[in-house]
Amino acid sequence: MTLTIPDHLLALDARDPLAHKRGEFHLPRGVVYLDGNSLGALPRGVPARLAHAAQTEWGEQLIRSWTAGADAGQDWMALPDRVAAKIARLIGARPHEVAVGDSTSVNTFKVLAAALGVAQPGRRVILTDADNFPTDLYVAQGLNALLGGTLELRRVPADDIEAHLTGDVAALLLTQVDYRTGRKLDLEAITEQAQAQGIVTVWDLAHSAGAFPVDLNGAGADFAVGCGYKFLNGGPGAPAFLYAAERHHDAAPVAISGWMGHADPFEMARDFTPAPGARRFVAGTPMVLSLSALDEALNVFADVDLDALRAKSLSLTDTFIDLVEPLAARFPLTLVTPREHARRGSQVSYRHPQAREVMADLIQAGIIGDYRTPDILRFGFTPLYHSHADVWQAARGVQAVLEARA
Ligand SMILES: Cc1ncc(COP(=O)(O)O)c(C=O)c1O
Ligand SMILES: Nc1c(O)cccc1C(=O)C[C@H](N)C(=O)O
Repeated sequence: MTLTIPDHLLALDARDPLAHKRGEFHLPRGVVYLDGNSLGALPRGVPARLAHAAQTEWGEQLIRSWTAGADAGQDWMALPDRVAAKIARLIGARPHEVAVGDSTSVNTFKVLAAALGVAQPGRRVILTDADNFPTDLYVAQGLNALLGGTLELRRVPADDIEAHLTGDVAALLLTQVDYRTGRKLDLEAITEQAQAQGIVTVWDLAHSAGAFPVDLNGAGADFAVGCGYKFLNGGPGAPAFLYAAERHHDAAPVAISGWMGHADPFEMARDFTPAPGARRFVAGTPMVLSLSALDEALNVFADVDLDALRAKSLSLTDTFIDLVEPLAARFPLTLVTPREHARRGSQVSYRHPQAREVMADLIQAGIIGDYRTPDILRFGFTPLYHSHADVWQAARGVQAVLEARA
C-alpha cells in the first residue's frame, strides 16, 4: 500500500480557494476527523472568546453585561439576534426570520406547532420521511399526543414523498440531508410542489447549514430548523436555530411563549406580546456562553464563498467515492450515498455487515467517522478544513482496516 499522495489530488489542494480556512481550526495531530456532521471541529478563535465571556463579561461586568455595550451591539441581550444574522446568510434568510437558542428538537416542536397553526383549516396530517432522524419523528408524536391524538403522522419513504403531497396534508416535515445515507432532497422543488397543494413546509437543515448554501427565501420555504454544533462548528450542545418566513410571523402561534420572546421582557407584562420577527420564538434566557462560542465560530464563514464551499464539498466526496470504489469489489462494502451531485450532501456512507467493528478499528487508527444503525459507516467531509490529502489518507485507512480484518 503506497502512502504517496497522487499528484492530481495535491494539485486540487494547491488550487483550493478555501485551503487557508484550515488554519482557523484546531485539528488534533494524527487524526483525520470525518465527524464534523455530528460535532464540528474547534475553531481556533473560540477558546479565547469563551475565556473573555467568562472572565471579563461574566467575571468583571457581571449582570451589567446583559445591556453593556448595547450601542456597539455587544450586549448579551441581543446576542441571539447577532448570531441569527450570521446564520441567516448561510441559509438564504433575512436576519429577522431566524431565531437562535434551545436545541434542534425544541425548535422542531416550535416550528411544527407554528406550521400547524397556519395550515389550511381542517387538515390534520403531518407528512414525513419514515427514516427521518428520530427526534423529528418523536417531536411530531409528542405534539400529536399533546393535541389529544387528533393528528395523523404519515410516514412514507423519502423517495415516495412527492406522490404523497396530497390535499389532506397540513404540514410536511423533512430533513434535507438524510443523516444515514447523505442523500440530499431538492428543497426548492419539493417546497414548490407542497405549497401547490396548500401544504406548509418544515425543513430540518441539521446536515445542510454550513455544509452548502441553502436558499430558504429563494425556495419560498415556510419554516426550518438546524443544529449549531455540526457544520456551524459551534461546539458540543451549541444552540440551534429556527427559521420562520416573514409572512407567517403575525399568524403563526408561538407554542413556547416565554418572556424572552416578549416585545419588552422587562415590562414584566401579564400577557404575552410577541417580539417583532422570529425573535418571538426565543423562549428563555439566552445561553450566553454557548452562544458566544457559536458567534465566534460563525466568524470563520465571514469571507467564505458558499458556492466555493459546495464545489469543494463535492470534490472531497467525489474523491472519497472514487478512491474507495475499488474496495467494493474486494469487500462487502456498498455505497449508499447518491453519486449525483444534486442528490448528495457533504457525507459519504457505506453499508458493511460489520460496520460497527470496522468503524471501531478506523477510529483506533485515527480515522474518525461514525457508525449508524444498522450497518452504516458514515464519513462526513467539512470543506472548511479538509484537504484532498486527508481524503486520500482516510481512504487508505479504510483499505488497511478492511485488509486487516479479512
Ligand atoms: C436531522 C437531525 N435533526 C436533529 C438533530 C439533533 O437535534 P438536537 O440538537 O435536539 O439533539 C440531529 C442530530 O443530532 C439530526 O441529525
Ligand atoms: N447531537 C449528538 C449528540 O449529542 C451526541 C452524539 C451524536 C450527536 C449527533 O449529532 C448525531 C447526529 N445528529 C447524527 O446525524 O447522527
